[in-house]
Amino acid sequence: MKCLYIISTSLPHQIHALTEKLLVSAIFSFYPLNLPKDSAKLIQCSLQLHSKIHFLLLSIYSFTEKFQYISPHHIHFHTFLDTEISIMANSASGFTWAVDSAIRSCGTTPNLGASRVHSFTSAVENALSSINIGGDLSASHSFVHGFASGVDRAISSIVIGGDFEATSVHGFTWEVDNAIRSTIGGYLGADPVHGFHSGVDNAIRSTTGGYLGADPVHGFDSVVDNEIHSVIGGDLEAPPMHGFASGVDNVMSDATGDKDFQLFTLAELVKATNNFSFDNMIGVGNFGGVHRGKLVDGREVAIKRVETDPKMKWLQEVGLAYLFTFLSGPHHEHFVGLVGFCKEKDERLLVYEYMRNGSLYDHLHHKGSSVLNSWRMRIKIALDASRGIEYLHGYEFPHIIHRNIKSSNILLDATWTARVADFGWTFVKKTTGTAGYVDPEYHDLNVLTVKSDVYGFGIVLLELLTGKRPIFNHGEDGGTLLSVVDFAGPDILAREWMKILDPSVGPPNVNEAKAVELMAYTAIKCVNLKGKDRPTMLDVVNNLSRALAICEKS
Ligand SMILES: Nc1ncnc2c1ncn2[C@@H]1O[C@H](COP(=O)(O)OP(=O)(O)OP(=O)(O)O)[C@@H](O)[C@H]1O
Repeated sequence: MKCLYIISTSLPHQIHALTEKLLVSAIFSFYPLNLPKDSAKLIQCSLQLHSKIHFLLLSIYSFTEKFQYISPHHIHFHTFLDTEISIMANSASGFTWAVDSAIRSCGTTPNLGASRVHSFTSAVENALSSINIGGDLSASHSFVHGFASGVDRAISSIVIGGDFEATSVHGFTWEVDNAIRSTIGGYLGADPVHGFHSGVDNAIRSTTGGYLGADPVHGFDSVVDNEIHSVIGGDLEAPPMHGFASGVDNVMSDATGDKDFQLFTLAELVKATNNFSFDNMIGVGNFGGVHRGKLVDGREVAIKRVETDPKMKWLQEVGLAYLFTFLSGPHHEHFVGLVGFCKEKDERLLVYEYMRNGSLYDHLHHKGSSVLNSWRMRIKIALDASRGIEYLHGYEFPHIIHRNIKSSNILLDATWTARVADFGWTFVKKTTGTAGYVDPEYHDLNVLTVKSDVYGFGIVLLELLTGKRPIFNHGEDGGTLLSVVDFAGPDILAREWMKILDPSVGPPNVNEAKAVELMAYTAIKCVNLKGKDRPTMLDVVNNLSRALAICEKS
């Protein structure tokens, strides 16, 4: 069975053995294939000559039917001959490829720009030439980065000695690693370039969630580039990285051209909020204050001021760009829309549609609003909000994870329609979520999925049902802290859910009771400890729309 090709040529017959060993080793370190332990025996390399191509054509064949790639991603590499070659890619090579594709799609040359990596490659090339492998290693080829890493490992693993001057690439990696660590912390696994790539990939994923695709990677490279610039100086010759910055600018100027989306000056927003006066303050979140403002055209807006943190600056910029790209996209009726943005000096302000009726949290736990004293209204609010979250999850691949679903991020507009707010803020400042809403699986394993949002939403449903905060003081002396899951879960599971209902709404009538029961079961499924046992957001939307329909029969 044909498995993997790499391209090679003109290899002197007498060094086939060494070359084979070197390349197979390189391939294995470059593509950790999850092969069975003894599979190395099953693989043979056959070198194929090609007069025009100088680099690596190696066909690897497996002579067993058992040998299958376990391939999360298939990537098509186009060689110089436009031969399409399918190669299994792990996250590291996927990352490289994503960067490469992103760069190429910008219409630049296939030069990835990191001069030190290139110089490392040339060092390897020289070294290989000096041991008579000869040939041109085609350092400009698209997967040279990955190859450099693979060769580096292969060389170390077969201890052929010699100094391949890998320090430049390692040094480069370390610089990046240190720069990132000083900003977001954590160990990025800098040693091999390979590890670094997945380290970076994981770091970004833990911040943005989901599969990265090329754009955020691209953006990330840009900030890494800037960071390195500021740390080690010099020009890293990474044109696409700079290109990203203009990409952000383009998004912003495109948005400016759209009358629904504006770039504001600071002076305009100062005026709109009466100089950000205390009287105009409508809330304070973890990331800064929110002010109500009135624009010159009379529109009411909510203005969020990002507290800039020099250490987080680059992460914030990427986060804002990401948030911006999404929010300047199609508007959704269950999302709080972005009206505009202000970027002046160190000031970053986001201008949102004003949600006249404030947050669900305030109504449930502070104001005791009479509007919410109806089961139909509570189910309707839950349904609206679930539709907003479902829209995010189903948006496109990669799915977008909100990461901070909670009742204070569900806002109510003038018609009491619920809208999800605050998407994207977790990109702007790294947060571990809000106590009481954090998915236990994410907390324990640091694995974030769309099901983490489902968990957070389950807590919101329990708040709607019980009127209790996610964590509250319980007991006669009021001294014991209890989670709403522990409070409501046992009774819901014992079909005694009537016991836990918020008394301020009043007992449900027959149809309302059926609807509330469906909502209670949905809630308890959402807060299952394991993400795989939780429903999808689409299931939740379906259940809640059935519940509302049942309720409306009343
Ligand atoms: N667009 C808006 N319209 C009206 N009020 C808003 C708007 N955005 C935010 N608020 C009010 O400001 C409060 C604080 O919002 P913010 O999003 O900063 O913090 P949070 O949701 O409480 O916490 P976090 O910072 O973790 O998201 C909200 O609870 C809400 O009352």
